[in-house]
Amino acid sequence: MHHYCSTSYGIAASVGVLSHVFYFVRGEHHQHTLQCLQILFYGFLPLSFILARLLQIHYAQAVQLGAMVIVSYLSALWTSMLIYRSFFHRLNSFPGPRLAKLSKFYQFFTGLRLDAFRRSHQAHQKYGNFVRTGPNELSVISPGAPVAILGPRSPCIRSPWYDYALYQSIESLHSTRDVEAHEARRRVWDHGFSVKALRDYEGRVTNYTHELIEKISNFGGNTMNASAWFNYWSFDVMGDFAFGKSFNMLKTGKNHFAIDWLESSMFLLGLFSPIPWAVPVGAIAPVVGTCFRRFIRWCNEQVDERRDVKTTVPDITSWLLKTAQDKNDIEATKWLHGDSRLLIVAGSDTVAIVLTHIFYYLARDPTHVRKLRQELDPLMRSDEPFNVRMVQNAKHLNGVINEALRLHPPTPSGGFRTTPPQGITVDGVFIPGGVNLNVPIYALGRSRECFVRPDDFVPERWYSEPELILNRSGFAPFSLGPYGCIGKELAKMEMRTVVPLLISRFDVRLAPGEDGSGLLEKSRDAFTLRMEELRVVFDERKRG
Ligand code: HEM
Repeated sequence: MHHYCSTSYGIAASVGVLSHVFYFVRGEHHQHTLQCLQILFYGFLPLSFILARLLQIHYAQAVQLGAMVIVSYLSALWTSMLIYRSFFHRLNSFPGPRLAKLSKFYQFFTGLRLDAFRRSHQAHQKYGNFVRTGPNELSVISPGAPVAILGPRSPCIRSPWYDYALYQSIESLHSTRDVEAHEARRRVWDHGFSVKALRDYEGRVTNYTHELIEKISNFGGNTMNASAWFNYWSFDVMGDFAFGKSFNMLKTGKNHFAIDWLESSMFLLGLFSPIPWAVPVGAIAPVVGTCFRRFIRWCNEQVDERRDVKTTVPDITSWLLKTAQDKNDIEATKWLHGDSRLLIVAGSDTVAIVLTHIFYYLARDPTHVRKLRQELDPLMRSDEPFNVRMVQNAKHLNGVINEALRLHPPTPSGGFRTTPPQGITVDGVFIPGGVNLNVPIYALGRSRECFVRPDDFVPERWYSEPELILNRSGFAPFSLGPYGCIGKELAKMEMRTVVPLLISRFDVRLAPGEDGSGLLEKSRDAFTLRMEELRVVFDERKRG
């Protein structure tokens, strides 16, 4: 080897170590992936050219040398990272899978089956309440975690995970990491979820539920896929709230094409969740990012059309539109576009997921249906049209809803935050500053420190058997604090409408050969749960 080769490799390796120590180890860099790749790609030829001139060597030799210089740089950078993460990292005292502390690729590759929430539950059962899930990441389910990490006074901020939308040049209430921008936008949304606004929405929800009942009745006691039909119902409702028109999925009995795009893009979000720095690459990739881009474009068109329609009964978008009257206001339009898309994503399958799981438990054990009817029949008077206020305090109904939410939260892995520079203490354990935290809602809801018989469906624990709840903070399906679910009351209203109306009309049972294992064991985690089918039979209720 020529002496200039070893000198060049040595310099490159030193730069690799220095760039780790003084640059990569500090702050956030996930947004700079494309720039880094561009520097390597476009810098290669100029580097070779400079080497050729500087060392007076042939151009072909210089290209070879340039490639090796880059390899030396990257090798040294990664070696430095691995040594630091193995021996010197501030989180080394936290337990967790050995490879997880070295690289987030561990989480990425073990998560290819999109079962992150099940794996995190198993990890917590093995390692305890605090688990190191990445080089700079902890998963925490100790009872104090929801309040300390997510709660109203928590100093934690949204983690880099939320930058998923940045690369598509969209921004929404859910994606913004700017605390003040979020606060201001949340005030705009709040109007659409006031008690008065929710009253205005009740009629719509009931009408779509009657349409669902008609469709179920048309099955005439034959097997139907509950996951699909609750999805059709919830997307139709939310299409109406967001764009002033239904997706007509109940009518057609199949997914709207835009929802197929959404589903595909959600899988990608699930896949790339562990490595936010790869999202910019996925977003520009021709096939990978296409579905997301199409879905965004389609939503933008819908909301632009909706802008020109005057509605007499307000929907949620009509509140968002109040701040975006002027079509030339680019900033306001950007928020309107992002938020109308968010409405569909956040408000649809979340509710469908809970309804599907509720009906799984009702179909599996008819004693729950009997109990619900004992409670609800006297409240739902046949001489008056259904009104959700008739049933909103029904204890068993609310217990059934809570129990489905606890055992099967629609965002099972959700809750991603970063600690403030001074760090935080959770249940006596100090977590340093700048650490990414995850409070996995699924694992939390099944924590033995919070619930007795944590894996059992026991609606009574929410009213007549409170001793089965050891610590209520384990129940956080809607998250909490400033970024908690704004649609919580709407979601509850929807569930309190669908469950009573359906069980007062139908008996429900699992279809022959169905045991729910597909839904419970194979549904995938793509931030919201992607449900497998649940085959059930609804028979007209036999009275008397
Ligand atoms: C059972 C149903 C639902 C559950 C379990 C649920 C759960 C959640 C959770 C856990 C979050 C926080 C996500 C995070 O930390 O990143 C969230 C946020 C949000 N949810 Fe829901 N949700 C439900 C239904 C709805 C509905 C019906 C709507 C609206 C129509 C809605 C709108 C939103 C919005 C806009 C946010 C973002 C709030 C913010 O960033 O300030 N959700 N939801």
